[in-house]
Amino acid sequence: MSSVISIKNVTKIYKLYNKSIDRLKEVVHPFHKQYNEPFYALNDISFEIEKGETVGIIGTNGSGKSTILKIITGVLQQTKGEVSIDGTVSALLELGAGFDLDYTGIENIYMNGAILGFSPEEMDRKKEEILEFADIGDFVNQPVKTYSSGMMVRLAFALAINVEPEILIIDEALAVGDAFFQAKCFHKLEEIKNAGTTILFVSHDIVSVKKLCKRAIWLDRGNMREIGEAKEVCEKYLSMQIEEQNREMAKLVDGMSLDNTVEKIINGNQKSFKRIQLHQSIEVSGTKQGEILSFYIKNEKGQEVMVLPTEQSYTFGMLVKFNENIDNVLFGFEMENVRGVKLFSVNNFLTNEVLQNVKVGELYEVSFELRLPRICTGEYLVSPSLAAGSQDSHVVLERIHNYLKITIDNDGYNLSIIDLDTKAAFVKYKKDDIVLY
Ligand SMILES: Nc1ncnc2c1ncn2[C@@H]1O[C@H](COP(=O)(O)OP(=O)(O)OP(=O)(O)O)[C@@H](O)[C@H]1O
Repeated sequence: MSSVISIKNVTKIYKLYNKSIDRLKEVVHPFHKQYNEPFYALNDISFEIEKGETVGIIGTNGSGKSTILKIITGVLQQTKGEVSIDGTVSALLELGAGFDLDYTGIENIYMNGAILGFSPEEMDRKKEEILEFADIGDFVNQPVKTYSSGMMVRLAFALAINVEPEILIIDEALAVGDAFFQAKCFHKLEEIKNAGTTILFVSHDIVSVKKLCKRAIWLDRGNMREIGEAKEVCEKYLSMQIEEQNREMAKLVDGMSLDNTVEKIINGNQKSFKRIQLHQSIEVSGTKQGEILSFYIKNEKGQEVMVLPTEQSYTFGMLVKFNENIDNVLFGFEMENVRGVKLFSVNNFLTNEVLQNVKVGELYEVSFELRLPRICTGEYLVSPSLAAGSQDSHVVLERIHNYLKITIDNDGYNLSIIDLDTKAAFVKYKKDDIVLY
């Protein structure tokens, strides 16, 4: 296989100045004294991409993803290192990049075509497909500066994919479009990929990277942290994010005074629980006649987890304290995705396990065992709650909305919310064997 993108020891250094006058001082200094702090946006990056490969670039904000794409497309010049590209490149970089905002959509289509070496006649033929894919109606005759960001990304994507590039480079652009357009783009990207186009794809959406890409590159503060099979690299990246989240959590717990810990409240009992950690963006509601002191998710080995592979068993548990006598207690939690779509809710009424007549000051741990179905990989939010009454009529004692952000890890490649276990059956008929009514 031949490599179509070759990056060798590429470094990009930005000079940062504390004061703007320092820039001038540096230019006029007789002995070239340096007044800047060098900032490594990329540090000695090397990789090769072969023809027909689809490669994802992942990393946290500011890790250098856009910088490497800009260097590959020639928008930026590297400070050191070599870049070689073999093939025609079509790129979707920042929103509006590549468009002249004063020209209409149609004029921009022809201008971009000319830059890529297409004659006006060739663009006449491509125009229809571009317009059909972009689907922005009469706006194509308006200056691009009047477009919404969604329209701009529609036109940019339609243009980028319809000029038959050998290498297609996409920087996070799809995040802007609406869900239907995103789905249409992913479908098209699969088609382009299967047709043998090399694709380089930057995204914060690990699900898409896992689904679309064969390999992935993880950039971390300008350094190459991992390169390899997309699934493996994405999993390592997710684990790192969870570890960091846990470390932040641990710092908070260390900083708490002992008087506040649950261990002191349960006085003498040997079992310890991690106290609920609230911050400003978590919304707590309820009468406070009962309180959730701790909430956890454990895997089959009893380890607390925040990355949950599907089709495994988990224990979702909580420790609660009652500030009043309560007759019928409802413990539960619900899980929703980041768009607020509720996936499921669980409580002890649904499972017919009622807890009656609890007394003020009593502490209970309640746990629910469940096997996680094959839901789509991604981030989900879990809200524990405590109520009194019945399933139909109850008073919320405490509900901690979107308390825990967890990551579901599904090995499958389905992007729908739930993967079903289905079986297909095929029956072949001759024309005369059937009647259509
Ligand atoms: N012109 C510039 N001058 C100084 N620093 C810059 C400049 N452009 C980018 N940087 C810095 O370079 C680093 C890498 O930026 P880059 O845009 O490549 O990150 P990214 O991984 O694409 O981030 P995001 O996910 O937020 O888009 C960042 O710390 C950014 O602040």
